[in-house]
Amino acid sequence: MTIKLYRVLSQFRSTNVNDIPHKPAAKMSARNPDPAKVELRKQIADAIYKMTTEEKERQSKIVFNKIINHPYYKTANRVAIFMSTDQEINTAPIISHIKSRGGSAFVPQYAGGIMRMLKLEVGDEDAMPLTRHGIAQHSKDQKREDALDAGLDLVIAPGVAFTPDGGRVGHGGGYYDRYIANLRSNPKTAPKVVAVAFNCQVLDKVPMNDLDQKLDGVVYAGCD
Ligand SMILES: Nc1nc2c(c(=O)[nH]1)N(C=O)[C@@H](CNc1ccc(C(=O)N[C@@H](CCC(=O)O)C(=O)O)cc1)CN2
Ligand SMILES: Nc1ncnc2c1ncn2[C@@H]1O[C@H](COP(=O)(O)OP(=O)(O)OP(=O)(O)O)[C@@H](O)[C@H]1O
Repeated sequence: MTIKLYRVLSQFRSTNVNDIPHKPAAKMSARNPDPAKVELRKQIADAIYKMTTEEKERQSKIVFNKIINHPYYKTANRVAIFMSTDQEINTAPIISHIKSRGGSAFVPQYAGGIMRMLKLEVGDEDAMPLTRHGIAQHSKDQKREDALDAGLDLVIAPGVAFTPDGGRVGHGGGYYDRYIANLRSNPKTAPKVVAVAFNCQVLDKVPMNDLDQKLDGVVYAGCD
């Protein structure tokens, strides 16, 4: 009844836009993603798809050298990294480097919106099941040290698109944003966070909202 009356009366209202009841902007969520991020993810996926295996390996080697010489890495003992897919910088040499110098490498185990970082023990990489996104991770019943038990010194993060000053768009799960936000909730123990990227993933500008965590650095091959 009230609604019908509103509809009748509203026909006689002026058409000034300020009179139109304001509908709040749709809240972004995993089910209702930012269209600009969706489009950007498609563009970057396409650009990476077009790269040859040799070019991916070339850039991955440069990134490896930059990481192992990076000041954040040199002082880090407990490092969160990720098990890369063929569409990402190859992290295997970085993982080997962390372990061979006596550090601990932790990798994501994600499911249902929650991500943990679990320690890679000797041989783990060769026997990890793949998720439905083709990412190797520890199975649910593997008991491994959680990175948060004694904290992290450095997070080396994946993502889709970045800006040189630390802007980041990921795959849309919000996993890293939540993980980093949690680490940063205690500024005294918060680790540095850097991403590794192919050149085509680094742009002048990327869409960011207030939940998106800015990174402390983005390591990519660049022009050299
Ligand atoms: N190698 C690697 N490991 C990683 C990540 C990564 O980016 N790279 N992640 C970085 O965060 C986490 C997994 N990220 C995910 C991000 C989004 C969805 C997701 O919601 N996928 C949708 C389909 C999206 C699409 O196809 O475009 C789905 O399953 O419905 C799943 C995992 C943890 N491990
Ligand atoms: N700190 C947070 N707390 C709660 N929800 C969050 C947080 N950060 C991001 N989200 C939610 O996660 C979802 C996906 O966010 P977004 O598209 O920015 O993910 P992404 O950074 O691209 O993905 P990922 O970090 O997994 O690579 C959105 O619904 C967003 O609101």
